[in-house]
Amino acid sequence: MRTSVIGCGYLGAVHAACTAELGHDVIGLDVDPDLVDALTRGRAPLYEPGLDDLFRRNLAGRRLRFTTSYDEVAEFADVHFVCVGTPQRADSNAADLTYLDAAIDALGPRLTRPAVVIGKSTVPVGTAACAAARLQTLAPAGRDVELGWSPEFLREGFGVEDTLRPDRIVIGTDSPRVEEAMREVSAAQIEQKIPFLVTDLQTAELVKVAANAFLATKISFINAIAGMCEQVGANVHTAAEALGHDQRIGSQGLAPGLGYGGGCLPKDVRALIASSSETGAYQLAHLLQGVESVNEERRESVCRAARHLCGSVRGSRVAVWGAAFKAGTDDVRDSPALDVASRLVGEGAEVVVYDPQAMDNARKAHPDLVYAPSALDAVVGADVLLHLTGWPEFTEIDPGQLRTAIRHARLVDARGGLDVGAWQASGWEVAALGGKLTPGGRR
Ligand SMILES: NC(=O)C1=CN([C@@H]2O[C@H](COP(=O)(O)OP(=O)(O)OC[C@H]3O[C@@H](n4cnc5c(N)ncnc54)[C@H](O)[C@@H]3O)[C@@H](O)[C@H]2O)C=CC1
Ligand SMILES: O=C(O)[C@H]1O[C@H](OP(=O)(O)OP(=O)(O)OC[C@H]2O[C@@H](n3ccc(=O)[nH]c3=O)[C@H](O)[C@@H]2O)[C@H](O)[C@@H](O)[C@@H]1O
Repeated sequence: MRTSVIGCGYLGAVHAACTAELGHDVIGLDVDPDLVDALTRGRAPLYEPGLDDLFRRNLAGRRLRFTTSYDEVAEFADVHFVCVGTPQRADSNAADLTYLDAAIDALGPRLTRPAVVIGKSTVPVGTAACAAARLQTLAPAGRDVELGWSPEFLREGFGVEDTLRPDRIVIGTDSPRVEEAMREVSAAQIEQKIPFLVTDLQTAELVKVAANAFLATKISFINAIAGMCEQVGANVHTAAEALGHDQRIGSQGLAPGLGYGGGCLPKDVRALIASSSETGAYQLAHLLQGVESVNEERRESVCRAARHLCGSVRGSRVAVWGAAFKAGTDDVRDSPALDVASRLVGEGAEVVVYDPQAMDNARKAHPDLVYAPSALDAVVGADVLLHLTGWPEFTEIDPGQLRTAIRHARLVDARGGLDVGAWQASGWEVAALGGKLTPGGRR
């Protein structure tokens, strides 16, 4: 099939490469010429395991190319996937739909022949119906241009795997033509018996925001339990493991610590709070306000732990391990690690950050922080070390060797991946979020 992908950021770049890998002809479009240039040269400007290989293969096989021209895209493709950003608005918690509106306004007037447009961006319920009406008004082909919505559920760091083998595919449409086009694009996945659900537009939009809200709720739930563990001397890691064995609960999304960040969960929870309040679904808004407030409290509790260990952080040197919003990505959007780092700078600390993949993005987003070239360099002369993103390389570092570099051997483990018993045995004073350390140091 001849498809286009409009908006080639974290979602669109992966979607374009994977759609080509599935055997379709793909043209990716972005308004950012530098991005298009990099993509054309096969350089995905994001860290996503497996993506470079897909780019190399499909660019060379000529199934994949990139452009900034809407004319080219409209002429080439029969199915257009819209993957532009829907960030939080600057003036409220609601989703900013200006990029989506701009994409529809640019594509619509160029659709002179029948086409299917499928939205993939995450949007508030009701957005797709408005976009469909607008598209038909703008398009010279009129009612021969139809729009459906197929929300995306991929996780950064697992983008390729999640796109090629998703847990499910959802398409919101009441048009047999849109459903057929989606079935054709997804033929390889349907053959693998991946569930393919057809629903109306509103339900498709809602499934996506509900999924992200549920994931956020699960994380805040275990973090609220962590807060309880801290009060009563219980151990949240053992509690989470025991809870996770219950198949109705499941072990994923129960890692306690610093809470959720990233380009999606935080803004999608806030947007759902805004739209549920607006539509009168007050119980949902109330529930999610609790989820958000627990998440916010986790960031503050890391700052409190640092203050507690140092007396005060003013004038202290703080080493931060991690800048990405989670391990496995270079994405620093709404990164809990950088948020904590900034809060401590605001309190008068000098903060030195190291991350294995996200240094360039972190420097751009937070030029106020100091950056070190390695995990070891970050701790030299520091008064406390904060472990804020759970990269595997941090678990492999010998705490005994680090002790000789740091000024005061103090650790806040906010991600729970370190063997804090070994750190204590090496003479470190440790504050671990979410419960007591047993005398042997085992959590
Ligand atoms: N990042 C992720 O893992 C996932 C993201 N999503 C959703 O996908 C959407 C996109 O998210 P990301 O890729 O993370 O955002 P992003 O910010 O990385 O990428 C958006 C891209 O759209 C481009 N763009 C903006 N206006 C445009 C226009 N008028 N025409 C063409 N291109 C335009 C931008 O230049 C940018 O490259 C959001 O709604 C997000 O919630 C959904 C699932 C996963
Ligand atoms: O809409 C989106 O963009 C995507 O948002 C999330 O994916 P992602 O943001 O890549 O990351 P997650 O792996 O869900 O992690 C989100 C945040 O929660 C934190 N987290 C995750 C799991 C956990 O157990 N504990 C925890 O604190 C992570 O460190 C991270 O900061 C969803 O998992 C995807 O299904 C969805 O498509």
